Parts: sequence; C-alpha cells; structure tokens
Amino acid sequence: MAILITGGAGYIGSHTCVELIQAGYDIIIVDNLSNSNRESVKRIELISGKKILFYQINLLHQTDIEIVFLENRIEAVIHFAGVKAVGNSVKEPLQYYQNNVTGTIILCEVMKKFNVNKMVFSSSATVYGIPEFLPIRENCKTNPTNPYGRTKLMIEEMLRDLYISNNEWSITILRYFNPIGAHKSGRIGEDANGIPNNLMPFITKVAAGKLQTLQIYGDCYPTIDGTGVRDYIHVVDLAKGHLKALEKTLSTSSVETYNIGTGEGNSVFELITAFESATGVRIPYKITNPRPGDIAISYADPSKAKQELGWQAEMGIEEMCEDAWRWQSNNPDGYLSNAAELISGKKS
Ligand SMILES: NC(=O)c1ccc[n+]([C@@H]2O[C@H](COP(=O)([O-])OP(=O)(O)OC[C@H]3O[C@@H](n4cnc5c(N)ncnc54)[C@H](O)[C@@H]3O)[C@@H](O)[C@H]2O)c1
Ligand SMILES: O=c1ccn([C@@H]2O[C@H](COP(=O)(O)OP(=O)(O)O[C@H]3O[C@H](CO)[C@@H](O)[C@H](O)[C@H]3O)[C@@H](O)[C@H]2O)c(=O)[nH]1
Repeated sequence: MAILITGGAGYIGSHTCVELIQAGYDIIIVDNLSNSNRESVKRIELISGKKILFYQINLLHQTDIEIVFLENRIEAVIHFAGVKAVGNSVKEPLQYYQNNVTGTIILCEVMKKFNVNKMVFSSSATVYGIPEFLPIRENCKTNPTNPYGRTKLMIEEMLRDLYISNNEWSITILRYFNPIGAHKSGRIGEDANGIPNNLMPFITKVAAGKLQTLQIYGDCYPTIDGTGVRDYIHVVDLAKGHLKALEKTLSTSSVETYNIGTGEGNSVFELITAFESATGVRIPYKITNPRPGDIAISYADPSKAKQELGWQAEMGIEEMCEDAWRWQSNNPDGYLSNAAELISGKKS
C-alpha cells in the first residue's frame, strides 16, 4: 500500500516525501509541475536512494487521477497540490477557486470511488485573517482576507462535511504558519519563480546578489521593532509534522485541525539579523510602505499538535537561515542549477 502525495514535487511536498521514504513508506507523487520542476523528484530520489513513481498529472483531469488509483493500491493521500500566491489570487480568483477547490473535489470524488478515505490536507494560517487573539489557537475565528485563504477555508469546510456524511473518513487538516529553510543536504529547497513574494526567498536572493535590496514592508506596526511578526517554521519540522499527522489519520476515523508552527513570533528585522549572523552575509534593505493586506502579528499556539499528534518543532530561526542559505548557495538558479553534476555526485 502506498501514500499518494499530490503536489509532491513542490517545496513542502518534496521535503515531506524525503521524511516519508526515510520512515519506510512507499510513496507515489502526482504533480502537474505548474510550480515545480521534475528535477526536484530526482533530488528526492538522490537523497533517499529510492526510485519514485511519478505521474505528471493535473488534478483537474479526473480520468487521469483515476488511472493512478487503478494502477496502485493507495492507503492514504497527503494533499499539497494547489496554487498559493496571495497577491495573484486577488488578480485571478477563478484560477484559485478552480485549481484549489475544484481540484480537491475531484480528488475526493476519486478517493470515494476507490474507497480510499484517509487524507492529510495542507491548509494555512491565512484562514485566520486578522487574528482574534494571540497566540492563535485552532478555535480562533476564521476570516481570510484574500481569495487564496478563502479557497483553503472552503476546502476545510468541505472536508468536515465529507466526514459528517460518512464517519469512515479520516481527515487531518494542518494549518501551516510560515515555512522556511531547506533540507540539510542542500539538494531540495524553495525554488521561487521570478521575484519572490515571500520574505526568506527574497533574503536569500539578495544575499546571492541576484536582487539588490530587500524591501521591508513597513516599520510602524505595533510590534517589537515596528516590522511584521510571523511564526517561521523549518520546512523539515513541518515535514515531520506530516508523518505524525499521517500516523493519526491511518489509525483513527475523525476530522481534526491542527496549527503547525513553533509558537514563537519573529519580526522581519529579527529574521534579517538571524540570517546575517548564521551566514555572515549582509542584507541591504530599505523600508517601504506596508504591503496591502498584510497583518501585523501572527504566531501559533501549537499545543494541540503537541498533545494529540506528539509533534513539536525543534529548529530555531538561525538553523532555518543556515539551511535556506546552503540550498541557495548550492543552487543559485534553483533546480536549473548544475543538475547533472549534482546527480552524478560530483557536488554536494
Ligand atoms: N509555502 C507556504 O508558505 C504555505 C503556507 C501555508 C500553506 N501552504 C500550502 O501548502 C501546499 C504546498 O505548498 P508549497 O509551498 O509546497 O507550494 P508549491 O507551489 O511549491 O507546491 C505545490 C505543488 O502543487 C502542484 N500543483 C498545483 N496545482 C496542481 C494541480 N492542479 N494538479 C497537480 N499538481 C498541482 C505544483 O506544481 C507544485 O509542485 C499548498 O497547498 C499551499 O497552499 C503553503
Ligand atoms: O519582500 C518582503 C516580503 C515580506 N515582507 C514581510 O515579511 C513578513 C512575512 O511575509 P511573507 O513571507 O510574504 O509571509 P506571509 O505574508 O505571512 O504569508 C505566507 O504565510 C502565510 C501563512 O502560512 C501563507 O498562507 C501565505 O501563503 C504565505 O505567503 C511580513 O511581515 C511581510 O510584510 C517584507 O518585509 N518584504
């Protein structure tokens, strides 16, 4: 029996695949490579020493998804596939609803048809919008402020309804805070297309000299130093959270929601300082206007995941910075960098 990973070629999916293989699971990846590269699957194989069954398929194509279920014995699905750029979701809402919501409906239809009823779903802290209280607990009011966040909330509600309709489903919804960092090998990491929207990939590109100056979006928030505060979590800690969530999903029938964060908030300045001290590279920056739609502070109360999943984050922001920088330095052009050399083992 295998675990199907949708979006497994992407940033969080690829790190989770490595952890799953190392824990002894057989995995199958489905990804349409709309925001990833086939090379990332080769790198997962390189790190884990295992050949991976990979299908380049769009979740929106139901008959193609059915073939995957026909050809394999699937025990559970970890569902990462989706589009995720907040700003773009405001410009192209239909693409977001179509890809994320319709894609998930199709996936669930196929799972139902093949009697597979166990799923771990990638949700986001963005479902909370402006937090009702801090640290954010799972019972905090949800009020997403952009179409991307609304797609995540709609999917969460759909999954809860699915469980109500048939209690044999087992669904674990993980609300990620801000994943950064990369695998220690420096072989997989976040491969942002073009100019990154998110803070850490922007910092690493500035450090690498590919972008000149980091723009800090506002320094007048009611925070420790005026810049935005987020709960940054190492992507490998996040990946390990999926292992724990999967164990629970396989052994129970329920629908549960968990925050996956460290419980610590760090400002933009604190992240820059941590990066500079971990890497010795200086990050030139300038303060600009706040980014529309940004909130001042977001950090998790992750105690429910600790109590019920037996999971907690272990790595701090300096380690996250070190690992993000190793990935960027080894792969200046992401997955397009020196692929052949890395695969032949000439470089690590
Ligand atoms: N990175 C974050 O900050 C963050 C935070 C909270 C939640 N999430 C969620 O976690 C999941 C994974 O995020 P990520 O950062 O790894 O993103 P990513 O873009 O790196 O990975 C998503 C993968 O899904 C694939 N995909 C998209 N639409 C598809 C479709 N219709 N059919 C098949 N494959 C498709 C993409 O090609 C990509 O490889 C997403 O659902 C995202 O919304 C991410
Ligand atoms: O170039 C930049 C980019 C970001 N920031 C600031 O850095 C912080 C973090 O921003 P970012 O990395 O873009 O993360 P978020 O805006 O918190 O959003 C991310 O984290 C959410 C919660 O997990 C996800 O839902 C979103 O998809 C994901 O983009 C915020 O205060 C931003 O204002 C800057 O100052 N300059």
